[in-house]
Amino acid sequence: MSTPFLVGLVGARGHTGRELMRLIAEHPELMLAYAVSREFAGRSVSDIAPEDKDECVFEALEPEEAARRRADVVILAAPDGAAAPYVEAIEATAPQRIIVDLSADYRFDDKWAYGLPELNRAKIRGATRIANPGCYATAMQLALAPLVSHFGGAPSVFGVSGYSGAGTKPSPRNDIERLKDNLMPYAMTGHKHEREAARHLGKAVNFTPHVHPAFSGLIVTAHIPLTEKMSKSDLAKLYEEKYSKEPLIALRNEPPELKDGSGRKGVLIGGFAVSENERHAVVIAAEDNLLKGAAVQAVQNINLALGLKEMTGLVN
Ligand SMILES: NC(=O)C1=CN([C@@H]2O[C@H](COP(=O)(O)OP(=O)(O)OC[C@H]3O[C@@H](n4cnc5c(N)ncnc54)[C@H](OP(=O)(O)O)[C@@H]3O)[C@@H](O)[C@H]2O)C=CC1
Ligand SMILES: CC(=O)N[C@@H](CCC(=O)OP(=O)(O)O)C(=O)O
Repeated sequence: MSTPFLVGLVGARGHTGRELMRLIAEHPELMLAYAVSREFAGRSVSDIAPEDKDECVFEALEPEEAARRRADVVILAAPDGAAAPYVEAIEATAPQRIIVDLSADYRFDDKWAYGLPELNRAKIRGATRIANPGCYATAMQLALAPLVSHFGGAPSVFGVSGYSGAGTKPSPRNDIERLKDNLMPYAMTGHKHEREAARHLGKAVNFTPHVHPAFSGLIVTAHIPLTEKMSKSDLAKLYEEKYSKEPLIALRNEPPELKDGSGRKGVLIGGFAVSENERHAVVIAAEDNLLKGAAVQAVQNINLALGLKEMTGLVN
C-alpha cells in the first residue's frame, strides 16, 4: 500500500463537502487530513460521514492555520467569494500544494486550469491550481462541445437542477415548501454559468436555470441553430466520435430525464433530434449536480494533478 496523499477540505459540512468526504473515503490513494467547518467544529466527521476511516474531527481552521497543516491537496468547497484567503495563505506557506476550488472564484482566471477533463485534460495534468466548473456549466459544455463549430447562432439552453444546487444557506432556491409541486426560473439572463460556458466554449450561449423540488439531479436541454443541414444520424455521430472513449460520458438516443442524472457519477447525453429542415438541433444532458457537477469532477481533477489514473477511486 503506497503512502496516501493527504487532502484538506474546507467547507466540509456542505452538500459538496459531504460527497467529497464520501469519495475520499472510497479512494485508495487519498486520506482526509482535515475537515474545516465552523459550525460543526469539535464534532467527529464520522457523525456525518460514517465511511470516514481517518478519524477526523471538524475544525474551524482559519486560512493561515489550514495552510500550516500538512496536505498534498486542498479542496475549497465554500461559497463563492470565500476562496481567496485560503489561496493566499497556501501561496505564502506551500505554493506547490494543489488547490481545487469548487466555487466560481477562479473559473475566469487563466492562471488556473479549468477543471473539465473531457474538454481540458492536458492542462489539468500536473496543475497545482484547478478551478472546478459549475454544475450547469459542466452539463451545458459537454452537451454543446461536439457541435461548437456548427453553431449558426447562440444556442439556447434550458436548465433544471435539484435544490441542493443552492447550497445549505437558506434561500428561495432551496426552500422546499416554496418549491413543492413547483419549478422556479431564476437568473433569466447573465447567469454565471452562461458566462462560464461561453468563455470556455469560445462562443455565446443563452441559458436560463430553474430549480426543482428534487434534492439533486440536473438536466439541460440545448437548442442549437446550425450553419448547415445536419441529419439526426450525423448529429449523433459527432457525439460518438467525441465521447465514445470517455468513461464518465454515456450516450443514448432516448432523451435523458432529470432522474437519470440523480446519483450518476458521470453525464448522460442523448435525445438527439433535428428540426424538419435539419437546420436546428436539440441535445439533452443529465448529471448529478453534486457528483459530476462538483465532487466527482474534483476527484477526476485531483487524480490528474497527482499523476494518478483519472478514474482512480471513481470506478465501483
Ligand atoms: N451544490 C452544488 O450543486 C454545487 C456547488 N458548487 C459550488 O461549491 C461550493 C460549495 O457548494 P455547497 O456544498 O453546495 O455549499 P454549502 O452551502 O452546502 O456548503 C458550503 C460550506 O462552506 C462553509 N463556509 C461558508 N462560508 C465560508 C467561509 N467564508 N470560509 C470557509 N468556509 C465557509 C460552510 O460551513 P461552516 O459554516 O460550517 O464552515 C458551508 O457548509 C460553492 O462555491 C458552490 O457554488 C459547485 C458545483 C455544484
Ligand atoms: C439551484 C442553484 O442555486 N444552483 C446554483 C449553481 C451551483 C453552482 O454550481 O454554483 P457555482 O457556480 O457557484 O459553483 C446557482 O444557480 O447559482
